Amino acid sequence: MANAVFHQAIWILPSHHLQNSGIHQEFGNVSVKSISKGFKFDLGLSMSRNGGYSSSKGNSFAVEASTSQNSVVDPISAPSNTSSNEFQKKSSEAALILIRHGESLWNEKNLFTGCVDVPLTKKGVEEAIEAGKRISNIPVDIIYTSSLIRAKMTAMLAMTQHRRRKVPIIMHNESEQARAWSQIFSEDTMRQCIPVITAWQLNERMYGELQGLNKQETADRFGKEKVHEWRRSYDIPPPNGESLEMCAERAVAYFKDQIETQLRSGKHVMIAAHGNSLRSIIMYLDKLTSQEVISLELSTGIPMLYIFKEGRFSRRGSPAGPTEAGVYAYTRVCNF
Ligand SMILES: O=C(O)[C@@H](CO)OP(=O)(O)O
Repeated sequence: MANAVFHQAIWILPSHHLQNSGIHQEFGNVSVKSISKGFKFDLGLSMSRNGGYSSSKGNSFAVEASTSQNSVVDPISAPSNTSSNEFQKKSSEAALILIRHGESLWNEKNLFTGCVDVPLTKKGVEEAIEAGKRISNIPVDIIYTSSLIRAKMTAMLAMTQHRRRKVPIIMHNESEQARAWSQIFSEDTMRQCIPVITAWQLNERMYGELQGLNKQETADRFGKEKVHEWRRSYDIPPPNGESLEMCAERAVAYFKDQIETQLRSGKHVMIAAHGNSLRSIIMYLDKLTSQEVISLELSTGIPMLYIFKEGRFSRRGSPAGPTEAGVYAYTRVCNF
């Protein structure tokens, strides 16, 4: 398994894969349908009209940002009839793009970051834009990010490169007022939007008392092996922080509850998150063991593509960039 993980991460011909997977056929088919009390995106998200909190002309995406918040959305509803082979075809296959955020100011300084909310460097901004070029032809119906600015910046910057030119809009479901005040009053405009759901469950693992410390100095002080154990082992937490296992308990649970549900209904999903929250999700997707995940490293700003089909995930690796044949999404090296 480990060999497969590390040696098949090249994705050379995205359009070819998309054609083979049928994903290309879905591109551009997002539609909005009127329903009795509002508008419903084809991607299964309810856009509540009026919603009880605002003027009669207001529309808003009503999307649950996390399992623990109140309202959200209409769960994705299964088709009520066999109406369409169209739907069945659609629901049988979906694209899942994972992107670790671009380089942050603390990546640059080699500091443990965890849940500290640090922005991207200029290089990180460029990485995010380059990631966007790699995925510009892959359909995206809905975007999930962590609640941290480096992941949000990465998602937004990547989407500036997307061929469809849709506008990613962050959903504000933290209160009724936030929801009401962020309503959109044009169906046409809504058709040109992609909902972005932020979820703390996708945040970087909480690094405890290592947050803000220099990685090299920490290795010098506590020993390289000990620090490597804290950084990469599955079940050993750093002092007062989360182990990868603890991080998986919320990140993978959120993925299964919220994101997999979207994929099952045929929606194409992008996730912008972090080295360790994504390692835990990839461990689930690729069925890695707790030994294998130790060697799993993700580069900043490199997107990875999975196809979800008939309940199974298959990894396509990293879509090729415009100026090269392919790129490794994973590396073997844990840098200090
Ligand atoms: O500092 C962090 O939060 C993470 C990711 O940047 O570090 P590590 O490489 O140890 O997972």
